[in-house]
Amino acid sequence: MSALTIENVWKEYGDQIVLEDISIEIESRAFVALVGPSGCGKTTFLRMLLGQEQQTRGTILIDGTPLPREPGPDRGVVFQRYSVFPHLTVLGNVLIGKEMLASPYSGRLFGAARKQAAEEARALIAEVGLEHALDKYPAQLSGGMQQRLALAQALIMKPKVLLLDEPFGALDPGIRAEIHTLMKRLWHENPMTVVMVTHDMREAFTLATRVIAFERLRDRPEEKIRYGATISRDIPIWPPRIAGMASLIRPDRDGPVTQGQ
Ligand SMILES: Nc1ncnc2c1ncn2[C@@H]1O[C@H](COP(=O)(O)OP(=O)(O)OP(=O)(O)O)[C@@H](O)[C@H]1O
Repeated sequence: MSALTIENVWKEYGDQIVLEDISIEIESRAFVALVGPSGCGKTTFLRMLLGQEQQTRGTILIDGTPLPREPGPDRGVVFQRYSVFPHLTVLGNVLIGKEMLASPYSGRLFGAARKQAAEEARALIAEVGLEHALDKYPAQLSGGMQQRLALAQALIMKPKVLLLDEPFGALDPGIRAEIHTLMKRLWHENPMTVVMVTHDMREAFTLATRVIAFERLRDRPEEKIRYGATISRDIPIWPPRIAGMASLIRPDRDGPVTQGQ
C-alpha cells in the first residue's frame, strides 16, 4: 500500500498564498503527473509530500497515517539535477542510503550486511543500465546516466512513494525517450506510487495514470497574494494504465516493459 490522501491543504509563505485548498486522493500504485504554469506551486506541493515543507492548513496522510514531518526512507526523490553526490562513485551513491540508515554517524556497513547491500546495489545499477560504470563518478557520466543513477539511489530504499521533480527536463529528446521506457519499467516492477512534476505534457501523458493540473484561477496582480493555485484539471489516462499489468487495449503503450527494450 502507498496511498496518499491530501485534504484541504493550504500553503502560505507569510502573506502569500501559494496553494489553496488542495484535496486529492492518490490511490496506491498510481503514477500522477503534476502540470501547471511556472510558479503555481508544483514543487512546493512535492516538497510537502517529501516532508521538507509543512502545509499551513489541512492534512496529508500516507496509508491513512499523518505524513511524517520530515523526509524518510518511505519517500524517495529525484530532482532535475544534483540528486547524486559528486564525491561518491556510482556504487557509493546507490549504497549511501542503506549505509546512512544502518549507521547515521559513520555512514558505513560492515561484513554480511555490507555484502548484501552491495549485491542489491549492483543489481539495481544493472537494472538502470549502469553496470559498466560502477566505479565512475557523476562528473564522468552523461546527464541521462546521472538521472538513471539518481533513480537507482532512490529505489534502493524501496520507497512507498517516489517523488520526481522534472527529473528528465534537462535531457535531450532521444535520451529522454529512453529514460521514459526505463521509468515505465521501474514503475511496473516496484511497488510504489509515483508523483512527478513536469512541464512536458507529452511526458505527462506518456508515463502517468492520471494528470493533475494546478492553476491560479485568479491571477490578476492584486489577487496574487490573496489567492493560491488549486486543482484545475484531473484527467485519468484512457485506456487506463495499471501498474504491473499489460493493457489489453494498448499493450505496446502500457505493458510492463522488459529489460533491454
Ligand atoms: N521557501 C519559500 N519562501 C517563500 N516563497 C516561496 C518559497 N518556496 C517557494 N516560494 C514561492 O512559492 C511559489 C511557488 O513556487 P514553486 O517553486 O512551488 O512553483 P512551481 O510551480 O514548481 O514553479 P516552476 O514550474 O517554475 O518550477 C513561488 O511564488 C515561489 O516564489
